[in-house]
Amino acid sequence: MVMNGYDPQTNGGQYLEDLATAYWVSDALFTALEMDLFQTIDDFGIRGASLLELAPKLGANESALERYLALLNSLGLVGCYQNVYYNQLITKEYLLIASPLYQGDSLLWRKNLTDDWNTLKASLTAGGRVNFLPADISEDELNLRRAKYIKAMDNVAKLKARDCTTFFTELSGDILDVGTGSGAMALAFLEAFPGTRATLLDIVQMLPQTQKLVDATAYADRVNYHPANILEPQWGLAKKYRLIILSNIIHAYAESENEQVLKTAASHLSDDGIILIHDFFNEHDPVKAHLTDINMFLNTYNGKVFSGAWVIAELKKNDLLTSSLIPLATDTALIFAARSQMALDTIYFK
Ligand SMILES: C[S@@+](CC[C@H](N)C(=O)[O-])C[C@H]1O[C@@H](n2cnc3c(N)ncnc32)[C@H](O)[C@@H]1O
Repeated sequence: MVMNGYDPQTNGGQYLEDLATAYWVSDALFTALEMDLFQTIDDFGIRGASLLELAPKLGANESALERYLALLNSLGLVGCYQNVYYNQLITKEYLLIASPLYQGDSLLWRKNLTDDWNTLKASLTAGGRVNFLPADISEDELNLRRAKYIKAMDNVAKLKARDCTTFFTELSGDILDVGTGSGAMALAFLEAFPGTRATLLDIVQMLPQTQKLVDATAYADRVNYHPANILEPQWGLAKKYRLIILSNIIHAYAESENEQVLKTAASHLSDDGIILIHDFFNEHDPVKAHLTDINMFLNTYNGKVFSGAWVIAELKKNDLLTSSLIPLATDTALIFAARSQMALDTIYFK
């Protein structure tokens, strides 16, 4: 809807009204997830569920629920036939917890960000983030938060990871996943290319959470974990890597940090290796890129969304050849870099 930007064919006032009510749609979705509404419908199996059956299960008032279900129907999330409600395909694919592409953790993490967005005006005045975690937050609470965060990242990365692997026709050897989060990016490559192994690098506090998720997959024995702070000039790695992944990590920091991060990443690239950068970029899906930029402004120290042109210029400073910015069908895009044209030519540009 509004993410598509201003459409000159429509009434400008309508566009503004749609901007102002965009949060109604978000709240409608968050509420259904928090009430477990889609899962409750799914529990009735293929016969679906009537209003009379759903209302008590959800603890909802019948006539209120009927109006809410009509909204979810118009949003394309549930269907209704002869007074029986069922989940639409998009809901089955992304909003039921058993689905491999489940997005609920990520969507509800978005809801948590409301507190940051409520500080937009104060942050604009202050010139930076004003909403911080309480100073006395315990390590247990932090770990709970990390577990939620990593699941949210995992949901999103799984949506994109297979798109990234399809640019490779063959791959073997060592993969380094920098700021790995759940490891979903590296895991997709391990699945697609049996002759690979992966080193998952993240801050020491995050890796136990990563390991919990990786241990539940079939690839745990092809993975090792490397705690490091990528803001340090050396990451303590002895090897060179055939594939180095930087997925959604560039936007966590500003220019000076990323100059260093890209330099260190380049120093670990083998002669036949590829660096894969996956991120938001200002040239691709500008509305989402700028929303993500402000999101970083509100909840990180100095994270921002870059132009692809800036990242490409930095890679070139490290004597790397690069692809142009390759848009995915979604809101993010890719840049590939390598030491030689021969290595870059192994990437299959569709
Ligand atoms: C937005 S997440 C992206 C995770 C994953 N690459 C993906 O695409 O889903 C950024 C990750 O980078 C890690 N990270 C942030 N700063 C880091 C640092 N200074 N050193 C190492 N890892 C860092 C975070 O802990 C987090 O797991």
